[in-house]
Amino acid sequence: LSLDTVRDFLTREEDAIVFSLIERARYPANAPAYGPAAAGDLGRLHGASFAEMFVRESEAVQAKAGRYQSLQEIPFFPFRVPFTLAPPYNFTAELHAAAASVNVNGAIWSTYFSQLLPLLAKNGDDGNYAATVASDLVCLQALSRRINYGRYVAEVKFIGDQQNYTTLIRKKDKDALMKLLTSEAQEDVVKRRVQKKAMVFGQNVTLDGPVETGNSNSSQTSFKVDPSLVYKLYDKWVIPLTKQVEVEYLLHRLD
Ligand SMILES: C=C(O[C@@H]1C=C(C(=O)O)C=C[C@H]1O)C(=O)O
Repeated sequence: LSLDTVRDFLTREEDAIVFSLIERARYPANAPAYGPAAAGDLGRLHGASFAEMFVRESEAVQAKAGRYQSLQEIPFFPFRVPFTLAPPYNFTAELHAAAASVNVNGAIWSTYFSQLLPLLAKNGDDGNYAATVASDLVCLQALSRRINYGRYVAEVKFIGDQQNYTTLIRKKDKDALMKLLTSEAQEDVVKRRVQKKAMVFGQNVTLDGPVETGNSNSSQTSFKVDPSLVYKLYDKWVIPLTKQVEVEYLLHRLD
C-alpha cells in the first residue's frame, strides 16, 4: 500500500462510477420503484421500497458468495449477511482493525436517492423497475467502494506522517486532520479527469467519421451523462465523503 497504488485504485474506480452512471441514465426516473406505496403494492415488502428490497436481497446473495469477505466491499444492509458459501480466502489485513469498519454507507444511500438520482434520471416512467434498480445497485456499490476506500488512503497517509497524525488524533482535532490529509491539487486533477471520462465514455461511437471529440462547432455532441454533473458529483459528494471516511478512520487509528 502506497499513496501511488491507492490513487491508482481510485482512478480505476472512476471508470466504474462513470459507466454505472451512464447505465442508470438510460432509464427514466421510474418513481414507483422508490416511493412509499405510490403505485399500489409495487414491491412493498416489510415497509421497504422496491429499490431497497432489491438491494437487500442482492446483497444477501453476494454475501453468501463471499463478496464482503474483502474489506474493500461494505454492504448497505450488514444485518442480512450472516454467513458465506464461498471458499475462504485470506485477504491481507491492510487496515487497522479498530478502524476497519468505519464507513459512510448511510450518507451514500441518502445522497444517492435524494440528490443524485433526481439530477441523473430524466422524468418519466417506463415500467422497467427491475432493470432500473439493478443499475442503481451497481452505482451504489461503485460509489461505496470508492468513498469507503478513504480508509486505505488514510492508512497510507498515517503511515507516511505518523508523528503529526498521532498528535492530532490524540487531540481529536478533526479540522486539523482534515487539513493535513487534504490535497487540493490532487482533488482538482480528480474532478477534471472524471469530467473528461464522462465525455470520452459517454459518446456515441459510429463507424462513419472520426471519433467525436465534443468540440466540433457544427454538431453539439450530446453525452450519455452530463460531464458537468459528474464533476459536481465528485466535487460536492464523492470527495467530501471520502475525506469524512479518512477523518473517521484516523480518529480510531490509535484505538
Ligand atoms: C484521496 C486522497 O485524499 C484526499 C481526497 C481526495 C479524493 O477523494 O479524491 C483527493 C485528495 C485529498 O484531498 C488523495 O490524497 O489521493
